[in-house]
Amino acid sequence: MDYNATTPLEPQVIQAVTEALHEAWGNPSSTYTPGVKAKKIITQARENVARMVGGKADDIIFTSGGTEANNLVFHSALEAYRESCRTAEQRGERHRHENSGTSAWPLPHILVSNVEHDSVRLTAEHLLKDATADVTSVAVSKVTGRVEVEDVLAAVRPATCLISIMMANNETGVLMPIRELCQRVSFVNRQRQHRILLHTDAAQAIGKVRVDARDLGVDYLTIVGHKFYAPRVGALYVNGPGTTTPLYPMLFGGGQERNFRPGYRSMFAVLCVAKAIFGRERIHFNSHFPDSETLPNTCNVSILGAGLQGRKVLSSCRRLLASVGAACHSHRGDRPSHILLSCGIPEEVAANALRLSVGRGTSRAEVGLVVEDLKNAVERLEGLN
Ligand SMILES: O=C(O)CC[SeH]
Repeated sequence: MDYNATTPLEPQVIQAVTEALHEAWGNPSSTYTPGVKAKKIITQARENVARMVGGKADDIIFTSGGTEANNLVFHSALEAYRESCRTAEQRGERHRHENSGTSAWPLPHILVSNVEHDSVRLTAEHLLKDATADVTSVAVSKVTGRVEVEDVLAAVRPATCLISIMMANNETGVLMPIRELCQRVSFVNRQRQHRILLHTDAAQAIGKVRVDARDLGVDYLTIVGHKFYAPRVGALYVNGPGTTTPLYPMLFGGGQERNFRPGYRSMFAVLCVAKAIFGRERIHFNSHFPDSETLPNTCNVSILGAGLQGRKVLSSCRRLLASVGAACHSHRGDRPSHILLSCGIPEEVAANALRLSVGRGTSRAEVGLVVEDLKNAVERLEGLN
């Protein structure tokens, strides 16, 4: 029950990949049969992904994964800012400082939230440390667990070139107000010299809620296959790559993926049963924020009590395989998730957090088994059996 970390490959996906390895091993650029078959498969996959996110096939760039897609966005936004400065200087709008030769332009500025995936957070931190860009990390509201549009807009500067906010958080499942943000920034862009590019990492949202890049109004949208039963490949939706939206290549990769739409509304219903089993005062739902929407498959919950740290409870379970938070933070030991702390969850509650994320095949009976497993694990840890 850790589908936000990764998902098993759908049998049809394994079959499609196996057939391609047997029949379409050629280089897609080759004109003989295996190459032609390979090119046909990649073309179909690109059309499927485009349909999945409401774009056109030409808008889809395959990458090695979400991390490469996110880095490609940051690289392209910085290159676009520099190009914008060069163009302005050529038009005589601004001049380099004669004596120092440095550009008269400020460093490019990037806005992210303080709960982003590490491939966004650490990329931004590197650019800041490397003095390549200025970065503002906008804190999510401790009331909603969501980054608020007004807070993002308040942080915009003349040199802001990119706003990158994830569509849904991988630990809390909280959905961010991407569509409203894009609408507001589109008005801001009308009065600006440097266009603010808009990116959302939709890795956790695809396959769980509707994702329509054009309806959202983003310039870039990150897609990660292994979150919806596909292999570990990624893709980047770019609204008109190289024409409407800047895209400056770093590296290119290709892959295959399928569209799945899990959805398991009754996760909360069954865990409310858990609340009854444990007693209402023993369970804290860390993803329950008033007025915020969350992914339908994700539940971040803490079983309150001393000695019930998330890892300890999971290791005491006999069936449940889950996580206490993002897989890429598993090295953090028992330190509470910075994502939950950023959302205002008290430290002693965050320390006991369990992240449960169901998949399209998870049954109600399995969720019931998990509840029983958790109950028995807690009783063992409390010396009750
Ligand atoms: O949230 C997860 O576990 C996957 C991203 Se590290």
